Amino acid sequence: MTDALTVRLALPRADFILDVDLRLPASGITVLFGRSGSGKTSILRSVAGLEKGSAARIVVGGEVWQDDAMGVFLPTHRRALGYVFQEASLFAHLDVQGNLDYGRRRTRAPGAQQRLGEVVELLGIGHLLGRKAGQLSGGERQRVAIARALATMPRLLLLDEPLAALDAARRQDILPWLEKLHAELKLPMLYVTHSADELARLADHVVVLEQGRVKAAGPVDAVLAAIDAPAVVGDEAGALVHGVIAERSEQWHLARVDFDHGSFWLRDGGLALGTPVRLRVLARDVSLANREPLGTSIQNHFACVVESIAADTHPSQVLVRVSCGRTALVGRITRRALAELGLEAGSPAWVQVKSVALLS
Ligand SMILES: Nc1ncnc2c1ncn2[C@@H]1O[C@H](COP(=O)(O)OP(=O)(O)OP(=O)(O)O)[C@@H](O)[C@H]1O
Repeated sequence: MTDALTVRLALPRADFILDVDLRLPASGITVLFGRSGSGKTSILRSVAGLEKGSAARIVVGGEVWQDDAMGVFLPTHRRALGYVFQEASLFAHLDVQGNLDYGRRRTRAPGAQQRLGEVVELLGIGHLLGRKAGQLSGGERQRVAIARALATMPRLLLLDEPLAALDAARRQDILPWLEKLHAELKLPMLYVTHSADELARLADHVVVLEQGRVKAAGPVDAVLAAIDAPAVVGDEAGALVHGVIAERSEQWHLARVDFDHGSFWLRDGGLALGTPVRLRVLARDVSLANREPLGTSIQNHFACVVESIAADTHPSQVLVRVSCGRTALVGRITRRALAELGLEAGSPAWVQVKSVALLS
């Protein structure tokens, strides 16, 4: 991975010292994930130059924004960043075009006008340009806020829980726009959330924070399939599978998604053949068998190998990580089932997947 971003920080907080040393990818979305109060927003604010008193080194695309040891500190307005907050702070007296122009005027970079046109298109807000900011829905406001941030031609986009102020339905409306942004922009983004759903849908890379420390970091699939120090616990624990739509059955209204070790059949959502997709396979929907399951209604099953076993949140249960080719899946089963099946690290196992969510 080409590092685009170095974020090294030691920042005293009320109850701990936020102490991180991150090297993050040059493109895609890095999700900062963790409980409330773990230090996520403080990291974004530090990257933006809004926190005093840190011992920090912040480097973006080879440009040193801050190096306290060397006495370097670029003020916020000289850092080429876009910042999107939970609540879009648009100017109520201006229409959408006026708000976007305000963002564009913040930069002297050539091509800003053209970029503005592109982001209006990308975020689907062309029909809103004449509308006053006060007449937008919550989801529309956030799309405008993101477009305004992008209009400044940033080298880095910071998003602090951009969906948290929206209700569940609006969140589902705006997620596809974020996915589109993700697919079409090379720009690195730091995205703060504590939603496992947003993490699974949007992240390429994840940093899990706990009490100001990095608990885990790495590519999203690896972090979600790590069972020793799981980033997501309980009902939302599970792995991600990357695949491609390979067949659609009109007769059964099902689509086949091929991944490196086989295929899943799932509800056909209308995606075209060849579309790359992410599947979220929750641990509670994965069961294990020591021989090929036959005569079952669960049609998605694969021959895999047990990689590791770890304690789950309740003593009656364990999480089992299996490798199916290069893809890792995680299943939750009882300790009793584990003993009766005689499964241990290295055992062959049949994995049955009861339900899969198609994320994009
Ligand atoms: N200016 C400050 N000085 C000292 N401590 C602070 C300051 N601002 C925040 N804190 C504390 O630092 C900790 C981390 O806060 P931060 O807002 O970074 O966490 P977070 O993970 O973003 O939380 P949330 O998800 O609730 O937004 C919290 O305990 C918070 O109370």
